[in-house]
Amino acid sequence: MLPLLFKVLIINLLFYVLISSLGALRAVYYGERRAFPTLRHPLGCLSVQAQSPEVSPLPPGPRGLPLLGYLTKVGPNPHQTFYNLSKIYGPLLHLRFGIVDVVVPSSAEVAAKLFRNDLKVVNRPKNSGAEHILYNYQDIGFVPYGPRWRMLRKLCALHLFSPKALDDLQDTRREEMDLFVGELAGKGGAVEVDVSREVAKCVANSLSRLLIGRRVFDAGQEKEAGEFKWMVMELMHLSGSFCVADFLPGLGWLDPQGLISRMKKLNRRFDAFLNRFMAEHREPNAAGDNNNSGKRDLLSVMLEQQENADGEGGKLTDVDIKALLVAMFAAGSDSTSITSEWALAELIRKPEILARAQAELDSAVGRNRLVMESDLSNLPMLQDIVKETLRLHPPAPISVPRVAVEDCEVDGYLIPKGSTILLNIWAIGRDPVAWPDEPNEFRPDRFLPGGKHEGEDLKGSHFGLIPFGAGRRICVGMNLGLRMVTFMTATMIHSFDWFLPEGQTGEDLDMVERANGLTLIKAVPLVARPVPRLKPEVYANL
Ligand code: HEM
Repeated sequence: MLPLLFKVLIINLLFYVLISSLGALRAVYYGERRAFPTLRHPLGCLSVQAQSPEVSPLPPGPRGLPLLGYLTKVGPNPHQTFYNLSKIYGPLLHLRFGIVDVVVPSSAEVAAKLFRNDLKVVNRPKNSGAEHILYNYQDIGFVPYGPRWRMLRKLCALHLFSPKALDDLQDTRREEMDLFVGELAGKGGAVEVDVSREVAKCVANSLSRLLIGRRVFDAGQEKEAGEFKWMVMELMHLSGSFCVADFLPGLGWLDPQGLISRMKKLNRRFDAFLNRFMAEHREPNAAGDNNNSGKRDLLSVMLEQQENADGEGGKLTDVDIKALLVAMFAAGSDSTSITSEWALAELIRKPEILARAQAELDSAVGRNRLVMESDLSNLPMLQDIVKETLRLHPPAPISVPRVAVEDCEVDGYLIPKGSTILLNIWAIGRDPVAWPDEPNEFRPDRFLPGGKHEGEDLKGSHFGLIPFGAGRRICVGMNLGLRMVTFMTATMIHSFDWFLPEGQTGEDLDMVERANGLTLIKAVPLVARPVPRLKPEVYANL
């Protein structure tokens, strides 16, 4: 194995030396700065700086190792590594990962300038995850911008995320929330629970009922639930891992990290899982909505659309549908549950803010019933709490990558065609220029009327606050994600008071974060004891 790896590395090395030397000579000959990807010698010792005065320079950044560039130095928390580098090199960073140029915007101002070029950075880069897990880039998140992407986006926007679609399926989420509250209340205020596990279960079931019409964590189906849990965890881990083969072509078949074989295995498991549900949905008199109180799920809608969708976006194949569903599970489950857990953890650490939020709920909802989605618009403080949580703990700390489809200039620097763009959402939320008052503190009041950030929303036009991204490819599930996070947070603090384990105080609650693939989780899951605070009869029939 080792000699083989060695040979491949040598062949790669010779290949890059040859190609880059030719590129460098060409660049010198023509005075061409734009041939950048081939301009710098991979060994880092023969760089040719053939700059023509009229073309912008690359953004600054550290050089990294020969051949590998900065790839080996990213570490387990790339958002923090990039943040630290941005303090040295500035808010637009250039790194080299193998043969790929990587550009990292880290401030609100630079993000605003980047999104002025949205059409030039509207696609996603090639990567092993989208190839092997997402059916060769067939899903909505990785399909290239164009008629097919528009068709998929329209389909989701209309049938899953429009205000009407959200309202139509709110009973489904209500039922799942009732189960969640009932289960916690059943512990009689005496038992500590792993909040991340309970919330994740509720969110995954709500989402899976919207997508495929059934729960994925169901009592009596432990084997299936275990399988699904494994798939989602593996999906989250693999979809955000830096796969060396993406940056050093030629290594793909060697799969030195073992990631590609795991991706293929995951795809096989997901495929079997989804084939089963598609077959069930296709059965005559199938109740694709079997636990959806008569409401249709996304899978049923898409199977129906298979007959109709033949516009400029083309036909919807079975593979398109499966890719879309996997993408929705990947993008929608952890992002929502993790944010709700962070919100509760922040509130437990700040009891005075928690008390005010509970008072707002008591006054708008009372203590005789559970909070409902229709109450959320009457809870401005709660909405500010969610915004502040998403600012400090964006579940996707580095946004889903984009690729420059042509050269573009941002802030006086060149982003060369083919560069991967990793927007550091986490750093932007702490940008001291955009957030001059205690940027690292959890202070929802900053959004209050009359405050500096009054009226700033999450829709992608206030560039200091872009946890859902921005531009044409802004998160398509934003409305659902926001609703689920707000509803879950409201329910947790309205239905229960929360107590930390004996001897632990809010101040010493461990808030360390850890990147888990694309998402940012609480390294130590929140464990707390929920004590019912509403009238006992509210919990009686749950
Ligand atoms: C708190 C919750 C969520 C956050 C913070 C979040 C964040 C993001 C971000 C940062 C992007 C990349 C946007 C860009 O490139 O500019 C994205 C894309 C996406 N998200 Fe979300 N997301 C959330 C919930 C959801 C939910 C609930 C779903 C669906 C069920 C979803 C589905 C998607 C999809 C399909 C894309 C790709 C869109 C495209 O490429 O056109 N997300 N999300």
